[in-house]
Amino acid sequence: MAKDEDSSLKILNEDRYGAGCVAINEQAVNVEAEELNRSVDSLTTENEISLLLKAVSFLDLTTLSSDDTKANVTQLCCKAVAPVPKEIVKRHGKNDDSKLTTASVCIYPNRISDAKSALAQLGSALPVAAVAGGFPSGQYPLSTRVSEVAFCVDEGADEIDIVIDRSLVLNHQWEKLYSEVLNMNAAGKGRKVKVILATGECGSLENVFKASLVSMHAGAPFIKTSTGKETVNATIPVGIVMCRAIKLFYKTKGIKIGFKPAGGIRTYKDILVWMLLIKKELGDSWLNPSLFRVGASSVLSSIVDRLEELNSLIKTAE
Ligand SMILES: O=C[C@H](O)COP(=O)(O)O
Repeated sequence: MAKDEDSSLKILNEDRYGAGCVAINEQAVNVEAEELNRSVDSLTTENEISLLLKAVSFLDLTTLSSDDTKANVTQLCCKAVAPVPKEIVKRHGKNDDSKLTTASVCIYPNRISDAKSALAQLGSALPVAAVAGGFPSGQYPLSTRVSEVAFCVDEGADEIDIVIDRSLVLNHQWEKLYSEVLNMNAAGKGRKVKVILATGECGSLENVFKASLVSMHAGAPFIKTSTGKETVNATIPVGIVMCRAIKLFYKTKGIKIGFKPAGGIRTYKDILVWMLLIKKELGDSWLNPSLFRVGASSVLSSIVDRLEELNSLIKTAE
């Protein structure tokens, strides 16, 4: 988004990261969020089924509980490789849906080897994503956060979701944030690093916009809303603002950065709204697991229940 292009978000005075002073019209952002919420209700049954099957392929199926064990991580992996009943995929899926899986499994660093061995036993090459960088608070020395990222690489993680230190955002220490993200990203040695802003703790939409830009300039290939542990997690207004930052970065740098809303996404409707938001703000090319993920621990059952409901509606009508 360029200067003055959009009334909901204006870059007033660009600096090194393109966001020296940002004004966000919160009311306009909230109106857009409400419109997106409403637009889900006008989907046709066929459209909804096709979007829900696609939604599954965007999921970073997550367990991040302090009592996680090999057993429940193995269960998670089994769900991730066969997330939707075969009958539904066969009936409504496209050819490329025949091997429908989630995008990844997302777990704590100590569970990486459990996930890798469960997936190997299932004959699946599904990526394993681990959280790191002092997840969820980021309140640890940079050296320990960086070595946590390195540990995930050594354990074989394919993707690493790192948190930022929110105090840097709240105190507007953008150079320090840039340098910390740069360091943690470098420790990821080319793995897909998703930078979690924990937007519910960033203080304002302006801060979210700036933290997004700083993270992208520091090399983050993906930015993510939340850990799932904040009081306020992924919200649509925050998603709009982060997508605007991604759009601006693409326009100025020509690089497509991925986006991952996560935390509190529980129902099939929630995920549909997120997909419509991506389509509207970033376009169809972003509706691809290489550029869009949804982090969720419990939305899959709601998606499957809804697919079953729509499937039986269609059967009854035939
Ligand atoms: O990164 C993923 C989140 O931790 C999942 O949050 P959730 O348990 O609210 O779905």
